[in-house]
Order: sequence, then C-alpha cells, then structure tokens
Amino acid sequence: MDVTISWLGSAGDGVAETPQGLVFLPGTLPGEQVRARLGARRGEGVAAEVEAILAPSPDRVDPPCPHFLIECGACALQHLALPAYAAWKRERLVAALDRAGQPDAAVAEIVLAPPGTRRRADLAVKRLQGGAVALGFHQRGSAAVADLSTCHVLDPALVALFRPLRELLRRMPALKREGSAVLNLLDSGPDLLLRTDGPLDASQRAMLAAFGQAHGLPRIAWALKDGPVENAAQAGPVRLDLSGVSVAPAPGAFLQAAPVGEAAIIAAVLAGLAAQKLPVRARIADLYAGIGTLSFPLSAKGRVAAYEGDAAAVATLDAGARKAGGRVEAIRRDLAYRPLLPAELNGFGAVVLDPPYNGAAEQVAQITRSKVPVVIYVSCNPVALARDAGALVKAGFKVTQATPVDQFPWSPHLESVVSFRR
Ligand SMILES: C[S@@+](CC[C@H](N)C(=O)[O-])C[C@H]1O[C@@H](n2cnc3c(N)ncnc32)[C@H](O)[C@@H]1O
Repeated sequence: MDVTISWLGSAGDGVAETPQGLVFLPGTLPGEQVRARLGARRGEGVAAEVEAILAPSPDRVDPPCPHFLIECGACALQHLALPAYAAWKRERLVAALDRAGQPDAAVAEIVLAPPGTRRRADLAVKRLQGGAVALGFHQRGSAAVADLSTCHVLDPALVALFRPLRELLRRMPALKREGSAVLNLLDSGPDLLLRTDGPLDASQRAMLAAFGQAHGLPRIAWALKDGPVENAAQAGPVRLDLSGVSVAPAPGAFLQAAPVGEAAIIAAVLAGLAAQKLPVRARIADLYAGIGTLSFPLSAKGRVAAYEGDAAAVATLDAGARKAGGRVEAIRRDLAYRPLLPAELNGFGAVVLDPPYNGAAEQVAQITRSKVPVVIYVSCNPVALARDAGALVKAGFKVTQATPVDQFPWSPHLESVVSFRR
C-alpha cells in the first residue's frame, strides 16, 4: 500500500492514516510518501514495513550509525535533521502540558546533550551458537541483541570497551546463554556491573581483575542473574563529583544520562526555585533523590530532606551528605507504598520530585492535598508527566517554567523540568 506519513508517533515512528487504521512505519518522516507492506494489528493500528520511500522529506538526513534501524532498536530518529528533531522533542513537552490543562505554559528552548556524551549504558549480552558473544542494545520489539561495533550516542570511552568486553565474555564460562553489562562512566573511569547466568569461579575473577587493569576500570562488580551484587575485582576507589561533593556510587547506580543533561536539569530546577523567592530558612524535599544529583545543589538554597527507595543509593547519598556539611538528610522510604503525607509535606517550602519512568501518581495525590506552595517536577516520560501535572493543575497549581532536556539523542525519550506554583 502507498501511504503518506502524517505525523511522528510517540515511539518516533511515522504514522499514516489508512482505511485499515493507523499504520506505524519506523524510519519515515511526516510528509513522506511511502510504499508499505502491512503486518500485524498493533493496538489502535497496524505495524508495517517500509518497502520504499517514494518521496522523501526535505528533513531527511543520512543516519550516522551503521546499526540504526537495521539491527539496533535504541535510536529511532537518526534520519531526521537536527532542527526538525529538536522541534519535535520540544513539542512533546508542549503537548504534555496541553493535556495537563496548561496549553499556554511557557516552554523554553530545548537543551540538547550532544551525541557521544552518554555516560551510562545497560547492554544486553547473549552467547551465540558456536560460542561467540553478541553485545549491544536489543533489537526493536525483540529479545535479539544487536551486536554493536560502534554507538554514536555513548561516550567513546564506553564504546572502546565493546570489543574487549565481548572477547572477555566469550572466554567466560559464567556466561552460559545470556546476561547484561551495565557501564557507568565515573570520574575514576568506567565502572562495570556484569550479570551472568552461571557462577563465577576464582579463575574468572582473575580474568575480571586483569581486564580491569588493562582497560582502566577500578572496579568490576558481578551478580548471578538478579542475585546480590558483589565486588568481583576492585583495584582502587570509584568516585563521581556531584556539584562539588565526591560520592562513590554503587555498581550500576542511576546517573543522569549525560553530563550536559545533568547540568541543564540542575540549572532548570534552581531557576524554578529562584523565581519563587523561598523564605531564607525554607526546607526543601527532594523526592526520588537517587545518589543526590539534585540534593547537593539544592542544599545551597535551604535544608534538604532527600527521600529515596534504593538502599545502595541512600548509603551513597548519606556518605556524601556527611561531607556536605549536614544540610542534606538522606532518608530511605518507598514513596509508592508510603508517599509523604500532607502533614509531612506542609513543613516544606518546596518539593522537588524526579520519579522513575511511571511517574509518581501516589505521591502527587498527597501533594495535591497538602499546602506545599511550590513543586518542581523532573520527568523522563511525557505521558506520566501529563497525568501527574494534570492532577496538580486540577488542585490549583499553575506551570511557571518548563524546560525540555534531550539526554537521549535520537531516541523518542525526553527529560523535562516543570515548575509549578499553587
Ligand atoms: C529518575 S531517578 C532520579 C534520581 C536522582 N534524582 C538523580 O537525579 O540522579 C529515580 C529514582 O527514584 C528511585 N525510586 C524508584 N521507585 C521508588 C519508590 N517507589 N520510592 C522511592 N524511590 C524510588 C530510584 O531508585 C531512582 O533513584
């Protein structure tokens, strides 16, 4: 069937309206005429494959990565020119705030983290027939692993580990069928958390230690599947600077994806607070605080109570807080089961929250019942943001500032910082 692409869907696919329903075509752009082979029904529409681009968009560019769309499912939009790409991402935040009841919210220009700066990768590994190992991101909608020779999104220091890591895993009996390798680029060098489906013996620990020595990794951690994580080889300390506070993140710890993105998020959060002129002694709640990325810069504006559910992250945050002079208190709490209640929230001049992908419905419901005057919401999912922002708006909050931050180049993901005032 020949179709015309009308818009880009939330996964970055071109969408065409046809008598059969909406047709989703990866790798196509609005305005393009496309010859498509229709496949299975998918939700409200039909999945399809592109047979030919009959009339390309003026915004079409050559994708830089040889793996794009062919094998690797991590990027969706390498074929879209930068100005149109940036406009599409910014529009996702405009649309989310529109759905939340704030169609006129002022949305700042998007901050773009450049390709080659992502410092965190959760790679899949798979033993292939014959013993070789595939290492990379998953293929789109499949458990197959794209065996990557390069990646234009990740920091080159991480890409340089692909080949030796693949070779190491090929020689390790601990990798039977499948596992994963989480790489975090810390100030002390790359940090690796390896998960395998077989046990690690002494000789394989020695292999990991030799790998760490050869490639500048002070620490390599290991776990059997989802079991407890242990330090398999550690030759020196790990460290990461968070706004002047040096912390030692646990293996696989959550980090903001790119340094440029982290700086933009911090700047937008602080700008959102500055515009509200908090009282001098105001207390600030930092919810879903992780290892303290936002807590430490926020502590320049008031005393910070930092709530986080993950035990290892709380331990890192607590150790950093001790160095930071007592203005940050680290508290472990599961905010889905035990959100902060209105009586607790009312003691804060501002609440900053940076929840995981699914958002913070339970916690936001409590905020709407509180008297907190200022809320700053950091989101990595415009869909969850629209829902949670809608609840705040219904309770009488208005958006005062909104900043889109693209930490995930060429993916459909978007980070946003949105400030609300009651
Ligand atoms: C998007 S990260 C943000 C971390 C931190 N604000 C930062 O900028 O690095 C979300 C954090 O929420 C934590 N988290 C997820 N579910 C949670 C829950 N139910 N209760 C408390 N924390 C949770 C995760 O462990 C993670 O540290």
